[in-house]
Amino acid sequence: MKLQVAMDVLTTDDALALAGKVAAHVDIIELGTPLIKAAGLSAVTAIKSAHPDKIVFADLKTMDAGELEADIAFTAGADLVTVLGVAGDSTIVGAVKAAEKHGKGIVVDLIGVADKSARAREVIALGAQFVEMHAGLDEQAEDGFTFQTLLTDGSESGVDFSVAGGVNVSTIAAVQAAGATVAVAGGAIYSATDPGAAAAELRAAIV
Ligand SMILES: O=C([C@H](O)CO)[C@H](O)[C@H](O)COP(=O)(O)O
Repeated sequence: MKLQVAMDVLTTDDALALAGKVAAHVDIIELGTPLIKAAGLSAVTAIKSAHPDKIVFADLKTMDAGELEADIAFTAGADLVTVLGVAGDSTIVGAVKAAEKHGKGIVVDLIGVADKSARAREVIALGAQFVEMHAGLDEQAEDGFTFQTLLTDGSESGVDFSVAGGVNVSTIAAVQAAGATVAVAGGAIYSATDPGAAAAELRAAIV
């Protein structure tokens, strides 16, 4: 299982500083949606230039103009770009077309999708590289949120999936046991006093 850091910081300088501390312990470096909205796709270029050996993940959460948005992110240096699972199939197909042009990949983020395992199978058939079983920051704060649902949906999907939203040292073993190919950790790393040590601890928990 790969480890992905989600960088929900707001400036390119902060992202470069965080990536510098954690890169040695992670496989994938994600620029979170708030970072891309605040700093622009030049932040993607800066991270890829600083860490050319890492998989750089641009969390665009595209909902429309799939081919155009994915194309500009790949051109900026992204290796993986997210499209929302609630988007229409034509948006996902367009993004996959851009990924094929660049020799890169599309990840479909299933945030907000009611039947995540069924939609996962549909979008993989459309050409997505893998899906993200994702509970966003707002959903995690809602009453009744259960992390376990993400793991059950992933296992039942039968396709390659990542898990995002609440991954930490207490939950990462269950993420791996559920069969995830990628564990995504945001706050557990960037909010830690020592983000490098936090990333190393998560890495050590993967068997
Ligand atoms: O993708 C995310 C969110 O939509 C804001 O961009 C988070 O990075 C992702 O949910 C990680 O969450 P935590 O690990 O719980 O911080």
